[in-house]
Amino acid sequence: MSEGSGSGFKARSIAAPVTAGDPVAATTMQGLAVRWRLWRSRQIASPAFRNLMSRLPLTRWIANRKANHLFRLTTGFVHSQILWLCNETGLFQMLSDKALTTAELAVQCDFPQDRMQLLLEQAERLDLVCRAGPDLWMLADAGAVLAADRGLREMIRHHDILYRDLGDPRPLWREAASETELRHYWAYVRGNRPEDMPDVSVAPYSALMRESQAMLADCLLASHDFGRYTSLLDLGGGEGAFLRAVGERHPALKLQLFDLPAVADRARQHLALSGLADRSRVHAGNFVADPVPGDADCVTLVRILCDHDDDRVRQILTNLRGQLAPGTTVVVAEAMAGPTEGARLAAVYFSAYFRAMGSGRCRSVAEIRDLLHDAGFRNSRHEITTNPLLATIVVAEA
Ligand SMILES: CC(C)=CCC/C(C)=C/CC/C(C)=C/C=C/C(C)=C/C=C/C=C(C)/C=C/C=C(C)/C=C/C=C(C)/C=C/CC(C)(C)O
Ligand SMILES: C[S@@+](CC[C@H](N)C(=O)[O-])C[C@H]1O[C@@H](n2cnc3c(N)ncnc32)[C@H](O)[C@@H]1O
Repeated sequence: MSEGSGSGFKARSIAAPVTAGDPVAATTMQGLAVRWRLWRSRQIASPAFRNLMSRLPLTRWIANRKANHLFRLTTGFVHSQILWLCNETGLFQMLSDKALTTAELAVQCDFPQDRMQLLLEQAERLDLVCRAGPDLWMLADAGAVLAADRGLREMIRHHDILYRDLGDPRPLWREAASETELRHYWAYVRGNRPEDMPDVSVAPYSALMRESQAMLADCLLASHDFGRYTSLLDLGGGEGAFLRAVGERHPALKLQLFDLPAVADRARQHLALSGLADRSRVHAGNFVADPVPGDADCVTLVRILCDHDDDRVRQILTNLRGQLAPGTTVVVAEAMAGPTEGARLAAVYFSAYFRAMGSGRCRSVAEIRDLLHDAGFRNSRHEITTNPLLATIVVAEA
């Protein structure tokens, strides 16, 4: 039973005070907007009003839509867990390019058949799989994307760390920094001398970044013409997955990468395996303080600034600006807060993620541009990508 449930609905006056002290003048547009929202909230808070809205055929769909929205928020963690479990069983790969029965899937997933049926029914309700017959399962659109993208599957699997850190979110949001698993996973956010980190601390995050780069690189290459440059430096380029993608798309582009020594070693190996050793130069160092090569006409920072607090971002950008020839283009690409649905979803997710990581922020385009201007970059502008969920681009000149 809801609080304050009453038998009959009586609309309350819109002229009720805005707040106890009424600080917002009723005559301003803002005052009117606040009064309207307060009045609206008071009606919705009334169970009698909600019952009325649910009974009237013309408003029932709105009431149900609002209820479904709240239910989805309340129970979304169960959806994520079903997705996580389907991913862990290997269901999406099993169904890629074929239809299978419940019994066949139960054997392959090592599940009792009735439990397999139960899981498949929930996966169907969540639009991950669909039925090709009474007992024949295939991938729905989201399942097909997951079957094709190893990076997405790895990211879902990586969420087991995030779930453990989010077990009690209160210290994450209240305190400056908490001891979390993610803070250890992203080892460079802890150390004063990240350049001394051994391979064992960079290997897990570097592999995740390599795997999850495919969809992001496709999005960035579709959104920004890197063919206009002659030489590109990927700062914090990880194992070179983005460099490889951009190099394959633009065969004339000279390639450089800068990352911490242990990561740079891994980049050399991966670029050599991709046949790009002769076309690329890999530099090792700390991008906060060490000299960064200044001879490229484009420098990319893909998923770099978001990892760091504002002071550290200023250090990175100021150090970079000091090395670059005037006119060098800097391309910042990462998830940014913004008005599109994708950018809003990304901002909510990354805001929690960075709290657990103990460093960084999902910034708006305006915040990124301000940081670039503070460091001496000019003529900044933003470019909307094909998928704002994954990244927005801000371009500026040294
Ligand atoms: C074929 C016929 C007849 C009809 C087709 C109908 C049609 C048009 C269907 C549309 C099909 C389509 C184009 C689907 C596209 C789907 C896409 C692009 C889905 C993309 C999903 C992306 C997701 C879910 C991304 C998730 C990303 C996450 C969770 C990223 C996490 C990143 C982290 C933790 C990064 C860490 C690095 C750090 C620390 C932030 O720096
Ligand atoms: C989130 S990852 C992004 C990797 C890659 N750009 C991508 O999008 O896949 C951040 C990268 O920055 C590198 N990094 C962090 N701190 C650094 C520092 N102080 N100097 C150089 N590289 C650093 C990390 O080693 C890692 O490869």
